[in-house]
Amino acid sequence: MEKSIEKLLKERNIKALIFDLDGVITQTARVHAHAWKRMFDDYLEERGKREGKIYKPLQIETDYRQYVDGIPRYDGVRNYLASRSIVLPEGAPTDEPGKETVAGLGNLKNSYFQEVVRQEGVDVYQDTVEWLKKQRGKGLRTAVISASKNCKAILESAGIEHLFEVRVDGVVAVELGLKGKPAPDVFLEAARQLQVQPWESAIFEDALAGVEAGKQGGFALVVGVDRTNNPTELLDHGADVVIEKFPS
Ligand SMILES: O=P(O)(O)OC[C@H]1O[C@@H](O)[C@H](O)[C@@H](O)[C@@H]1O
Repeated sequence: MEKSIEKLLKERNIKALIFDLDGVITQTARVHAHAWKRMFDDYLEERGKREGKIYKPLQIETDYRQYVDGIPRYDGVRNYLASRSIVLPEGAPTDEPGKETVAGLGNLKNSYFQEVVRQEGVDVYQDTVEWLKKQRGKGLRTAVISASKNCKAILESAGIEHLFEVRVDGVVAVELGLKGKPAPDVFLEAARQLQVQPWESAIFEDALAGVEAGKQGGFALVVGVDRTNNPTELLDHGADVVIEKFPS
């Protein structure tokens, strides 16, 4: 596998590597997934009682991957509720966590996510970090992208922010008015800031919306990073190649 990825980088004249954060660099994808599940399941149970209905709990392998993973916070709330035929008022980012608005529910999920990160800290994927350092040593440029507004804090907590020349995250996306994945905007902005073209850049993504974005953006190489043993879905959504871990 090592040969094939590094061979592809050479063959395609890759100058820059653009990494997604959660699930590719840090082991925070499952912290996000469980925080989302806790929030949605509680909300839909309570709402179901009010309506005399039963809503199916969120399935991480299907619902979460399709509607929420890799997508900006409030888009994730809206998408998943729409799949259950629920439309809520948007509210405002300052809404109290738990208020029955898109923002209120998103903020509640965020408080669950941050609580776990505070208690347990952030684990990195050592395979990613070691491989990335090796590539930097060879002169490749590196950027990190994320839908998450917690990206900077997560990188700092893991002590790895210095490994990336450029960061385009959920906060930067709002400042610059960039669309969230599956639109390719955050990847294109990272390439622009690195002063490389998409066709000279490889992207590394674990989310379906992320590989779709890479494909749409015309990147030279879209690598799906499969931490959950589901390579087919990543290939179907636009990954050129799928790896389970980075080569040592
Ligand atoms: O709510 P945040 O931290 O800004 O993150 C937005 C999204 O960021 C993505 O990286 C996660 O896959 C999603 O689960 C999350 O919802």
